[in-house]
Amino acid sequence: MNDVYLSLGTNLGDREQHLKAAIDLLKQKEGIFIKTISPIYETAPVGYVDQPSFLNIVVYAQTTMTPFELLKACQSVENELGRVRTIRWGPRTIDLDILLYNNDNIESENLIIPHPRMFERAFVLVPLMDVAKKPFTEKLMQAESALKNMNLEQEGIR
Ligand SMILES: Nc1nc2nc(S)n(CCO)c2c(=O)[nH]1
Repeated sequence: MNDVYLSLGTNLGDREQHLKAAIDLLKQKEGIFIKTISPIYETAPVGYVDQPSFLNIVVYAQTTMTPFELLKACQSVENELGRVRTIRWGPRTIDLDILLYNNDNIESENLIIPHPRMFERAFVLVPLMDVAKKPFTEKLMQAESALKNMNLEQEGIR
């Protein structure tokens, strides 16, 4: 079994209903076992600020899926809930991001884990603290050093 943390966000339509529907769709996926769901946080938009406020949660789950299978499962939940990618950072019915997958570092064209922007996002870190299986600081330090190593490798320093 693999420990994973997912960030969910929505700022269009019936936002609470979108979160509930996304959780239900994840539960229906074979090989995903939802363990803990954070409280719902209402958050000001980060990045593209001219849009409605978001509802954000973080989910701790266990999975038999590979990271890429999990990415596909998250993308299928987004599509099933009618996610239309109009403005890149614009409003969306639902957004699912993979934050952490065990203590793995993954760096590919369409998947980077730990999520590269998670450390600058309070709307991720605060609900992550609510559900992180290990003491949050330990989990955060592990993920942050992994990201630093990846960046060092990227810059050819190592
Ligand atoms: N508060 C907040 N701001 C955001 N900006 C983007 S893009 N997103 C989508 C997640 O990448 C969010 C979000 O979920 N919450």
